[in-house]
Amino acid sequence: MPAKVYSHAQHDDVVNAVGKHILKIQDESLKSSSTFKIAVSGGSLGKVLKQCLIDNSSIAPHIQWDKWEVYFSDERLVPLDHPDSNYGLFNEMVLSNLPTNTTKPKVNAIDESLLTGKDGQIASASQSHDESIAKRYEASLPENAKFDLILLGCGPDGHTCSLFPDHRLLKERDELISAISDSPKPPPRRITFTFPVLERASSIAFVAEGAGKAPIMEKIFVDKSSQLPSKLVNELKTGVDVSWFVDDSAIEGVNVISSKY
Ligand SMILES: O=C(O)[C@H](O)[C@@H](O)[C@H](O)[C@H](O)COP(=O)(O)O
Repeated sequence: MPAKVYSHAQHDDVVNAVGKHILKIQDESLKSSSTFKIAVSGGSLGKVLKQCLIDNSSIAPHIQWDKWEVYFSDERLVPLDHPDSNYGLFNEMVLSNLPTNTTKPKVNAIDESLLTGKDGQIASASQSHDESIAKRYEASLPENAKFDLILLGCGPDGHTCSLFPDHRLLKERDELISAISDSPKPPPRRITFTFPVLERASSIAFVAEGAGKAPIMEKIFVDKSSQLPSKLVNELKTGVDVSWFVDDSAIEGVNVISSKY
């Protein structure tokens, strides 16, 4: 099924659309399961999540935090309170802003005790050590590694999760979570979902805003020969519902059909 693109002129309307989408999938998922399994990413998504799940008064009261199981589609191998940590971002933007009487969601972070030294990026950390962190995270994934919703960003190079253009991990089929030590974007050591996890999801939603995204949106949606990671997500053949939430400037001049959410 082709990826759907939802575009709005204003950032607040994009945020509202993302919130309504999350809520819709939460409610659908909880009809057949006692938990809502969601994975989040880093980048500007942290702020969007705060705005739609905490600050938006028509959405926030309907979020059933006590039923949420939160994972990270990729994580930098740094302590959880490091400025580069995706957990740290989610904690700062969302968890720390939950009203005090809220039962917190179950949040699955990397096993911080496996990070060596004060900073997980220290030189003595090795690929095999990083792989053990990936394996530990893989063991914590939901049954069959099946997510109700995976929220992704798209980098200016078309990367998503920590799956970068032309990287060997695009072809990884055996591991659900892989370690990467040569991320072109710092920090270099990370763990990431692989395509087998993305393929099993019920739904995936990208959030991409700003005029700076237009060139990569052109490559993803118009350039038929492109093999960019985000484009490969759009082309998954496993029935995943893929949506993009963008502002008008991100697709200005791009020949893509969009609608309002
Ligand atoms: O790990 C990273 O390098 C970033 O977190 C990255 O994956 C991010 O999601 C995209 O670059 C989109 O970033 P923006 O949402 O800020 O545009």
